[in-house]
Amino acid sequence: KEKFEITKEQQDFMNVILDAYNRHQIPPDVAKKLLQEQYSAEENFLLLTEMATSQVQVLVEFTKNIPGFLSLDHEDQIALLKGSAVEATFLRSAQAFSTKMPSGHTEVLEERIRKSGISEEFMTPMFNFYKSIGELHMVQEEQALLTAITIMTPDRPYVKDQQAVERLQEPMLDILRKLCALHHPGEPQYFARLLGRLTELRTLNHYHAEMLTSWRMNDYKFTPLLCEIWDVQ
Ligand SMILES: O=C(NC1CCCCC1)[C@H]([C@@H]1CCCCO1)n1c(-c2ccc(Cl)cc2)nc2cc(F)c(Cl)cc21
Repeated sequence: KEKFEITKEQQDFMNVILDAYNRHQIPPDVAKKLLQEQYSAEENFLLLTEMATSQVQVLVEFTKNIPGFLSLDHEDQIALLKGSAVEATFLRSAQAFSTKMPSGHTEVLEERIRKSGISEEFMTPMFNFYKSIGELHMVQEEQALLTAITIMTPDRPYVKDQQAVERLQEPMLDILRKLCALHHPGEPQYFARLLGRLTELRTLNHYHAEMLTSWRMNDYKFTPLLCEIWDVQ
């Protein structure tokens, strides 16, 4: 078998992941809301916490559809979700930012986010990541698989059976490698660049709690789910 040829079972696996990714759509289009009007720091914070909370719920539903996830140790299932929720939020935000928009809209969106209440120091790493994701022009299958691979990361804190997680992540990496060769034939290093984004994504993990608690306003209200997932309050 050609090492880049996608097998029938890999195609079926991909369809399950893509269907789940599309079925569990993200919360209502936050980009549209941000483009409509300028919100105060308080309103932006509320918007983010609402979006992030419903995105976590969406993420759980998506994850349950990843073949093999539900047969993992239950505590490991929680550890994987908790360990990847922030990265999944930034990945989704990056995808929202990279969506093709009428000319000038992305600039307005960037401006609104820059003025949303986030401290200045986090803008550079955040937008560097968003732009590096945008430059990749990922197809939907790659986005869905990259999210699933991020969730199925064996070395998250508190994961007991890392080998079991590796056995689920490896087949997805193999499909992704083949998809990259298929959709980006002229770029043999594309797959490596895609995986490099996951490393950049982990660095955003370090900032997220501080990004929230340094939001330019006084009283922070987090949903109980976000307190659990985002290590805040
Ligand atoms: O709501 C957001 N992201 C959701 C999260 C769930 C999935 C869908 C996207 C936030 C917005 C930012 C302005 C103020 C309101 O929140 N956001 C963030 C962001 C995320 C984490 C932190 Cl701590 C700070 C900012 N980056 C974004 C990039 C974008 F293109 C767009 Cl549209 C929105 C984006």
